[in-house]
Formats: sequence, structure tokens, C-alpha cells
Amino acid sequence: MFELSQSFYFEAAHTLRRNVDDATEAAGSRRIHGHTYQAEVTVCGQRDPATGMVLDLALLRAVVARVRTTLDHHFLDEIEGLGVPTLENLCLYIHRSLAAAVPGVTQVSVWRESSGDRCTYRPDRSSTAGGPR
Ligand SMILES: Nc1nc2c(c(=O)[nH]1)N=C([C@H](O)[C@H](O)COP(=O)(O)OP(=O)(O)OP(=O)(O)O)CN2
Ligand SMILES: [Zn+2]
Repeated sequence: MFELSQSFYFEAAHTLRRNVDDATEAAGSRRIHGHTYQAEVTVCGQRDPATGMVLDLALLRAVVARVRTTLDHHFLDEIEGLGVPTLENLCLYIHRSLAAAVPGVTQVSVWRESSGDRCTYRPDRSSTAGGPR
């Protein structure tokens, strides 16, 4: 098996309701604020001997660019289908947005370097079956 990955970043604003004891922190998250998010998507599959590739990285890059456009410089609270704008839901949203065009996406990670926070989503194996050979 091979793993191909593509990374990207986007800048976006959101609000978040949190159950934390620190009232200042909770209030800060409730206000509109922004983050620089990093993301990485991974496709797993076998190499096609004819092309020498699992998947042409240009295809993955193009699909990732389309998803990035829906997030970069957007207010995440307003993005349809995202739900509460957490790292977890961003992983799910990116995975869902990619899955139709790119089979075999086995992992999506979203993180913020500034805080060290990171979330990784690995879909059930059954939903990634039929990916690149
Ligand atoms: N399980 C999760 N917990 C939290 C998430 C999340 O997506 N999943 N997100 C947040 C917030 O986005 C919050 O705004 C982050 O706040 P905080 O940790 O206080 O960090 P900063 O505002 O300093 O963030 P920077 O990345 O440094 O800008 C909280 N919890
Ligand atoms: Zn935040």
C-alpha cells in the first residue's frame, strides 16, 4: 500500500460555545475570532503499474483546491453542512467534500500550529474501499 498526502492551509473566522470553567476563555471563543488552520488529506492505495501512480497528485491537488475555496476567508458558522465549527467537524466536512471525487481518502487532519491543537479523522474502512488500486 502507498499513502499520498496533500497539505493546505486556510484562514477562517468562527464562534464557538464551550463548556469551560474559564469565563474569559469561554467569552473569547463566543466572540467572532479567526484562526489559521492547517489541513492534510491522505489517500491510500496500490500503484497502477502502467502509470506508476496511486493517483495523479495533480488531481488530488485540484480537488483539494476546490474544498479550500469553500473554507478560506469564510465565516465557518455559515458554511452549509459543516455544523458546529470545530476541528472535528472540519475534518468531516473536508472528507465528505473530497470523497465523491477522490476515492480512498483514509485520513483527514486539521490543526492549528499556534495552539498545537490537532484532530485526525479516519473513516471506517468500508467507506474507503474501492479507492485507487
Ligand atoms: N475538541 C475541540 N476543542 C476545541 C476546539 C475544537 O475545534 N475541538 N476549538 C476550540 C476553539 O477554536 C478555540 O477558539 C481555541 O481556543 P484556545 O484553545 O483558547 O486557543 P486560541 O484562541 O489561543 O487559539 P489560537 O489557535 O492560538 O488562535 C477550543 N476547543
Ligand atoms: Zn476558535
